[in-house]
Amino acid sequence: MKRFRFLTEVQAATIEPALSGKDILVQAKTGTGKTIGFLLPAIEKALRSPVRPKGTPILVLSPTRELAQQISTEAQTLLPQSDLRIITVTGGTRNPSTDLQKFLERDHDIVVATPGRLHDYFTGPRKTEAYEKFHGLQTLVLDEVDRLLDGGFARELDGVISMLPKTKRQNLFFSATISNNIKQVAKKYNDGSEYTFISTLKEDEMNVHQHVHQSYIITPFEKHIPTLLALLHLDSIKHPLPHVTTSTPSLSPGTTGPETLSKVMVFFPTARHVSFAMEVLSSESIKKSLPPLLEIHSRKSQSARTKAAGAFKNAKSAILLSSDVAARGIDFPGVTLVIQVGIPSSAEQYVHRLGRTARAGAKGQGIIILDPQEQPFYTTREMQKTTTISPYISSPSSHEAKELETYIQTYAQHVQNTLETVSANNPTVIGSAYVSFLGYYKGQARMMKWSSERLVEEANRYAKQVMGWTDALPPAISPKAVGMMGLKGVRGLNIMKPPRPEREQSRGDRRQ
Ligand SMILES: Nc1ncnc2c1ncn2[C@@H]1O[C@H](COP(=O)(O)OP(=O)(O)OP(=O)(O)O)[C@@H](O)[C@H]1O
Repeated sequence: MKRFRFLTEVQAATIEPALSGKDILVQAKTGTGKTIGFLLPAIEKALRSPVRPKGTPILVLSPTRELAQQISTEAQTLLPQSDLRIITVTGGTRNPSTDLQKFLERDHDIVVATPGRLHDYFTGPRKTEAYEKFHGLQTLVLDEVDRLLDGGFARELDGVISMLPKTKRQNLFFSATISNNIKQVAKKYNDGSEYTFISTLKEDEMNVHQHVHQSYIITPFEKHIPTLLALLHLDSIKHPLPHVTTSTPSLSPGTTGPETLSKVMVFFPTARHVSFAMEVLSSESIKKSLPPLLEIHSRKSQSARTKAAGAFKNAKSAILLSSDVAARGIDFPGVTLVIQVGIPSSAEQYVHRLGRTARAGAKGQGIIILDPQEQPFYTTREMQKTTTISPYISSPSSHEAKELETYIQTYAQHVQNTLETVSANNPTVIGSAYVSFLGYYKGQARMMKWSSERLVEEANRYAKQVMGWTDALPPAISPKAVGMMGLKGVRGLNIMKPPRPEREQSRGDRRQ
């Protein structure tokens, strides 16, 4: 391999056991080359077969479309001279029936898929042809295995794996975060047998890199966006292009945009939070002081997602606002900083998000911005086990603290002005983010010690103070959403009245 001189630690630890045919469950830190750790032995094994296996010898499953695409690309680069054929099978494409036709009409050596789309093939009108393609399956890879096994994918994953041939295949399961529970659950896909567990983490070692400087800022929700902006601006000053001498930083047009190597990923709890933040950050007065802005989340079309991921990958400097679709596995080079706004869904998700920086031995920084009520998150046992995290500001009287506060205040004014425009021109973005807040924090209510009433109060306050909602009533929410969140009968919600269908109305009238 021309690209790399040495195996990484996880590659060195896994290639031999994988080649010897063991079923392995592997844990190694983010950005340490796990992809090649499973691709190389799987491909080697397929190539070593005396007769070319019939059908597809290698199936790789990944939780997201972007990660599936990235794994396919990595496999392609490993095989420049080979005639092995790779196909990526994911949702979000324009023409699913043409995709299915392409999938069925030729043999492929490596199929990299998201469970949902492969499950569609396995249950659709051409299901028999679809699963017969895997009759010669030798190796099943689950990348981000804990995410695939955590429940959200259960139906599709079970559906896919149960249709794979019952003959012995080799399982290679990988992630940066593998709990004891996942070790147990994973046995289900190995005929109930144990795996050879390989971890490159020393006992009691945190699974975040030592060379990532991690810190937190505790500040009320309403200051989250101004604080984020101040941090983005400071990071762009901290990473000047080599030939640029830093002048006094200001928020005037073009100050930082083209002249920095700052590359930041910002994670929000939900896709709707990302849309709202994008709306605010892309206002004229704010965006001119920042590197180019991009957004990626599940509410965007697949072509927009692919375009944003490609642009961020190639950018020297940019800001990518993201939901958890880009939290795992994605290998963007040169990310200088990861900012997490609000609590992530779990300590594991914190680790994966943070792992978008400091990859392949590079340096990086991570900052999490939390409301005081979210503080219990980093004192949870899982977080204590995972990471060491210190306050961003060590002393309130320090120069750094004063500099940060100055930027926060300047941006707070810009944000205030922008919110007025957003709430006048695009109230739906606020309404949707409000409903997402309710849904997301309902799931976190126990940790936050919020009753349902308190959750609604907090969401209503969030709509007003964070998103600039000006109406007396909070944003309207559908009765269906209220029911799904288990908030029926909770005071403080503005529940939409379903329109009365005309026929119903006239029948009712007749009854009177
Ligand atoms: N042997 C190697 N030497 C140097 N760099 C490598 C080596 N193997 C892989 N890399 C590079 O390291 C980076 C991270 O690799 P990869 O994406 O496989 O990490 P990962 O462990 O799967 O991370 P994550 O847990 O976030 O999914 C990639 O850019 C990859 O090309």
